[in-house]
Amino acid sequence: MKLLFTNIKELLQVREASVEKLSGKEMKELPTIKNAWLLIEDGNISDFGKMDNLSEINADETINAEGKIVLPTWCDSHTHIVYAGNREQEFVDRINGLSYEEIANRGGGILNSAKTLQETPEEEVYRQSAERLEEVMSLGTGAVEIKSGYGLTKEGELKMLRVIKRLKENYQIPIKATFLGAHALPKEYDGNTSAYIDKVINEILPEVARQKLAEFIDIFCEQGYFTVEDTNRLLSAAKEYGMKPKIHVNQFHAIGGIQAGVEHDALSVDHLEVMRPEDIESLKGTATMPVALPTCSLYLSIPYTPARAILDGGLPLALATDFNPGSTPSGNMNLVVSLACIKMRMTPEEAINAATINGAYAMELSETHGSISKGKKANFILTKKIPSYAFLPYAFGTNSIESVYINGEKVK
Ligand SMILES: N=CN[C@@H](CCC(=O)O)C(=O)O
Ligand SMILES: [Zn+2]
Repeated sequence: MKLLFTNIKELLQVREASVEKLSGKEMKELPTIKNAWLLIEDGNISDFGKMDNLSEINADETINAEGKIVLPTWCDSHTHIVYAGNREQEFVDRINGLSYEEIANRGGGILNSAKTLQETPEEEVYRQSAERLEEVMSLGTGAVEIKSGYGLTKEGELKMLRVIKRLKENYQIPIKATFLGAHALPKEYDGNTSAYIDKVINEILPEVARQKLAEFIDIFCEQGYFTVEDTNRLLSAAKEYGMKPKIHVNQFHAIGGIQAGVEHDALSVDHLEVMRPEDIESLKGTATMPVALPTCSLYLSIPYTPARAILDGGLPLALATDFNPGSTPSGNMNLVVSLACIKMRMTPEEAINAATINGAYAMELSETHGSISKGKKANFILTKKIPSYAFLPYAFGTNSIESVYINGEKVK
């Protein structure tokens, strides 16, 4: 099956397939071809070029993309899309003056979602999660990471991971699963965090590994949740099973989680709303991708990740949604890209790089996704007629997407 797009106003993120991530100044460049064509063959990007150089191609279907832009689909490397129910009452509580922390201390927050998850039949968790996945695909997401972490018991965590597995089987987009058993401390372990970590390490993790249910390991390394010592123990144990860390760090306090992540060769360290100069220093010269979650900052009214200090320090940066019921009930990567420009002073080029190729890197997917490169998967967005690519983050809240293609097939 050959699908040809012609007269594309601008084809974005055109790179050699060997580019796996971008750092510092490199992120200011977004290579494009104006007035371009793009050929898709059997689900892959087969060729592209300028319209002036288009020779006769015998395509099964030709689409005239005049006035429209084509770019790779968003690569959302941090989500909690699998959950049950919602927490809109906590949203109202926060409007009325309670903080996220106060809500959590009263047994709300993650424990609230864990209770709902445990009480909801697996089939229903799957149904709700599939609905969210379809929604984010229609918003241009073409690769996604999904965490467990609302089970907090062996049964609950395995249930979540089985739902992720089923999503992988039933949807064409690549999905990476992360085991986040150490997301919050169940009530019955109050005052005994290390006993819960023992359970995660000795009872849950081996079963997750045995059933091959997760590629990555995560922990919420944060004051009031899990310590750096807990983090070191869990990441060391997960390494034995070949599970790379992608960890929640520096959301509310800087307690040394970044350093622990770097020591354990974390694929990514995520959140980073609170960053000390030494945190930025410790990421230099490492393969760890910093990941910012601006819609979480918006929703919780907490600081935005200091993107300028990170990028001007020569580091890479990826952008993701953090889609979850408590701190970010939105999986809209378009809004993430807009907020990165508006609130974090990233240029449109930096934000698009962060949401595509660097997001792919943070899921170990940059060999196949994240750029318009020959041989990569044909996962791309076709916009409506728009004046320029800067219009995408500029017109925040406007849906500029006309169609979304996954493996060369139109899903929206
Ligand atoms: N910070 C930890 N975990 C999620 C929030 C989970 C929740 O509130 O349900 C996050 O990444 O923001
Ligand atoms: Zn998260």
